[in-house]
Amino acid sequence: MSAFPEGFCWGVATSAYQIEGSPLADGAGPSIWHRFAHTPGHIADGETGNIACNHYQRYLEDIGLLHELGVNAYRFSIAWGRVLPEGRGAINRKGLGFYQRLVDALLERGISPVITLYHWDLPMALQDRGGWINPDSPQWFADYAEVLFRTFADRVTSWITINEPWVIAVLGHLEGRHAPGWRDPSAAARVGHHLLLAHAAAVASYRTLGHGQIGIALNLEPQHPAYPKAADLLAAQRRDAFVNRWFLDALFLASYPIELAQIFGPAWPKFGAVALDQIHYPGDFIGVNYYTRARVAAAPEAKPLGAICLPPPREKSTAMGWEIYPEGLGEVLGWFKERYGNPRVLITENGAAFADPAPCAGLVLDPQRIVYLRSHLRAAAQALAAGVDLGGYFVWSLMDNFEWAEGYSKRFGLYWVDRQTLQRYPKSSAHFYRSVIATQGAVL
Ligand SMILES: OC[C@@H]1[C@@H](O)[C@H](O)[C@@H](O)c2[nH]c(CCc3ccccc3)c[n+]21
Repeated sequence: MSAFPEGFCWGVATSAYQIEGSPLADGAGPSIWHRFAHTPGHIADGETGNIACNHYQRYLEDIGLLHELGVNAYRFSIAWGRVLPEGRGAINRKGLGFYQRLVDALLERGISPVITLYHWDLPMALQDRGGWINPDSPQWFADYAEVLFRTFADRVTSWITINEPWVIAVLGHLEGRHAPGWRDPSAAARVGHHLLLAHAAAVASYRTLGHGQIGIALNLEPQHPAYPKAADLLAAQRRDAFVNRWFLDALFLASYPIELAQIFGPAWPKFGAVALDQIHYPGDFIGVNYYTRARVAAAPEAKPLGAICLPPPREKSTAMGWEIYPEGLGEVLGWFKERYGNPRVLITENGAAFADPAPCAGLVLDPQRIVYLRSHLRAAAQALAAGVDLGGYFVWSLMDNFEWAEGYSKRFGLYWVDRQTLQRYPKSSAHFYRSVIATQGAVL
């Protein structure tokens, strides 16, 4: 019996800076990740996205891999700086042309493009104007989005405005582990708000220019008390507000969790009713990027949350040190049915990095990834059967790529990429996923 309905959206996901390479080709303007990666000390092994998977040149071959998998959708992001080298103003027709060729080639293969407008690679020219802390940033984003809505209005009907505003605000502006590498709580709080305003402005623009579906993609992670202690439960609840409800409550309830003012202290702006009403904009669907859960222990000295996350046992961990916890996907999906009015949800990222072996006779054996994907797909099927309005599932990722601060050392792909030759090799998980799609999940 098929676990998923006919018409279920089966895809894989990538992002521009992680796979394209050629960051400055054909008039493209550099992004903040180009600058961040070229600044020594930020990326493992001193790697950059200069080459990545050279998808900019090899995109037709990669569409062949999508066809081989049998996906009916492909989630990818557009590099803002290719289209608008200065972030605003003049359009770079060569840059836009790459994405027009990519979209047309996908459509020819019967693969629906799902375009992420922003997957972290802000044009440096805009960062030089303050980036996302600039109150003009929502308008910059809406103007950029409008260029793409007008270009693709007739061909693309699925859009994701922003990938993971929490990671942009926290890893990019509070912890400094991601571009632009800031460590400023007040900036992080304002960036989070401006990203929500930017999302709302793009959704409003799409309502006049497009006739498809538009949403935002959030990284969501259940926060469980490490031990059955009141202090750990309170720490987990605080971290749940910080990681999950910051953006979920803003989008669906037009309110920020009260814990955020306690966590950020005086750095948390005094948002008024108007500001909160402006971010009340869930869009047509919510993208869920699910990987793992956190086991949270109280740690009063660990400011500002007073919490730490305990590492999972090695035998239950991926190469990223994240716990393999498929039950957490069902938990997260259940939030939408229980708390937020059961909106349409897409699993826009789910996957894992493992220490994959090199290819043997053209195939990479990755049994651990098959176990990971099967267990999470089963959890998705159970959520669907329980009434969650789940419309699709995207594996992160099509192929091994630039894993941000980890460089190329962490491999998430269904296809293994030889870092010397850039040759793509299928992993056994690619064949597994192909069989899942072909049987609508009956093989699970
Ligand atoms: O880390 C795997 C993927 C990234 O390659 C994607 O670009 C990004 O959308 C994405 N988000 C998450 C979960 C949140 C997270 C992001 C970065 C680092 C650690 C956790 C995992 N991933």
